[in-house]
Amino acid sequence: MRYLSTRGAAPVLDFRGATLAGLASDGGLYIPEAWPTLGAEAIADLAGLSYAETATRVMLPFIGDALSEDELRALCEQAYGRFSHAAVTPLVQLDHDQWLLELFHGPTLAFKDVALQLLGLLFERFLTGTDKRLTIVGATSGDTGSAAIDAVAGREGIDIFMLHPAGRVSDVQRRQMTTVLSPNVHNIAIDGDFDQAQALVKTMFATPALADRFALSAVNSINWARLMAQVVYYFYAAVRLGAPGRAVAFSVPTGNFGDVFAGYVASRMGLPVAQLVVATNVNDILHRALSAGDYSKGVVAQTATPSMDIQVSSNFERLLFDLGGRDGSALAAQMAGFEASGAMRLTNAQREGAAPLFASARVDADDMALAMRWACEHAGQVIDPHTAIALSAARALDLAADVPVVTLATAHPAKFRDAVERATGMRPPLPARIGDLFEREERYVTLPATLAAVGDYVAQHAHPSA
Ligand SMILES: Cc1ncc(COP(=O)(O)O)c(C=O)c1O
Ligand SMILES: N[C@@H](CCOP(=O)(O)O)C(=O)O
Repeated sequence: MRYLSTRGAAPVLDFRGATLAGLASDGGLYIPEAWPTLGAEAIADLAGLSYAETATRVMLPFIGDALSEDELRALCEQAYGRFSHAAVTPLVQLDHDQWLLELFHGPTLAFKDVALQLLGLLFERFLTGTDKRLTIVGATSGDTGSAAIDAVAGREGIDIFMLHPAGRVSDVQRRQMTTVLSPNVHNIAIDGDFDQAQALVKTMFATPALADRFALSAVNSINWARLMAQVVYYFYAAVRLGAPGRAVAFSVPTGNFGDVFAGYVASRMGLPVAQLVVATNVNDILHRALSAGDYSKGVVAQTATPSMDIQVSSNFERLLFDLGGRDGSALAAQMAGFEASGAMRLTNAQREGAAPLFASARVDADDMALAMRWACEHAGQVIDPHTAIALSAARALDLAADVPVVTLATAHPAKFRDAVERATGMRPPLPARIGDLFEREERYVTLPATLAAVGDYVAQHAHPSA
């Protein structure tokens, strides 16, 4: 399998190359040259398989000769062996057509673990036997940071620099990152919002003083391997609900458009997906883009769903590329226009391509709280605020009666105890895994959101690659 940049000007890479590179050198994102497909028989054969075996079969076509099937299987077994639920991503029924897909049983209690536990192992595997050292630079609005740090803390040959917006993540989220004291982990709180953190990360890749000296890589969903691993749970859930014989809809709390793009990939691979609902909070750029073609930035509003307080959604670029005829130079021009003005219109091809599969919804704080209460009162489920955004959108859908609707439950409610308590009156206890989180020592630095400050810090603390 070969990987192309969405902006058309970076070298074409294999899976190993795309994983280690993270971001393409022309500023674009790597995407497979063509979508592999699983026929109805191959999808039916996934029924009853373990999560690790499902993952092996769904991801194998993307790997090329970077790993053998047995090597991939061994990595999946190791990655998913750290989840606290035997099903890894269990389904919970809420009422006759509404389901939750619980993606938070990994070590840091959010869906990011599903991909990052594997990505940490892939990095280790691809570095073994080389004298290459990776310098990971990442941006987080709360959950990617802790999952990535857990996945690479203490690993040989890797330094990680994780930027989070100061004061804009929950206390649990911050402490899950800043209490990991391994020498290869560097937490940076920036004086700014997530969009600024993400822009700084992308700028570092384009800064020769950093990119020529260090082997930079990414753990955000700009790294293709992240998305590939997230495709698996769409298959896993849909097969349990009757695929390939029955189509399933998914409602996805959305910020950087990684999780829902993985659902799009599953559909391109042949999974019968009835609808993908892009559920946003009041930072609704994606809702405006999908419903009216208007992709224009506003100011990031702080909400009770901090992980979705994002205006510039990295992975939307992959969708625009795929729907817009896969024309790298046209997309590069479209993105350059957006970067210069903060706004762009989707083309007709992009809008018409998205319309049959995607629906979108903007969910405000009141409807989020209502969904949390409904889940509690109606189904005995305490859900986190991000999940509630998607559940609210899912319940408003008007689909054929026999189509199950799966809401992706992206985080454990204990990560957002204050918001859960405000909405439901219940304060979720910290799970045993992080029971002593508030007694642990924290370590991080606070820096201005400038390339000069953050780039210097990285240059001083990272180890150059051989
Ligand atoms: C709990 C939670 N829900 C939803 C999202 C949004 O997912 P995505 O950025 O893949 O759209 C995030 C952040 O990524 C998150 O941490
Ligand atoms: N919500 C995310 C933001 C980064 O998203 P990613 O999926 O691109 O890593 C977070 O929790 O950090």
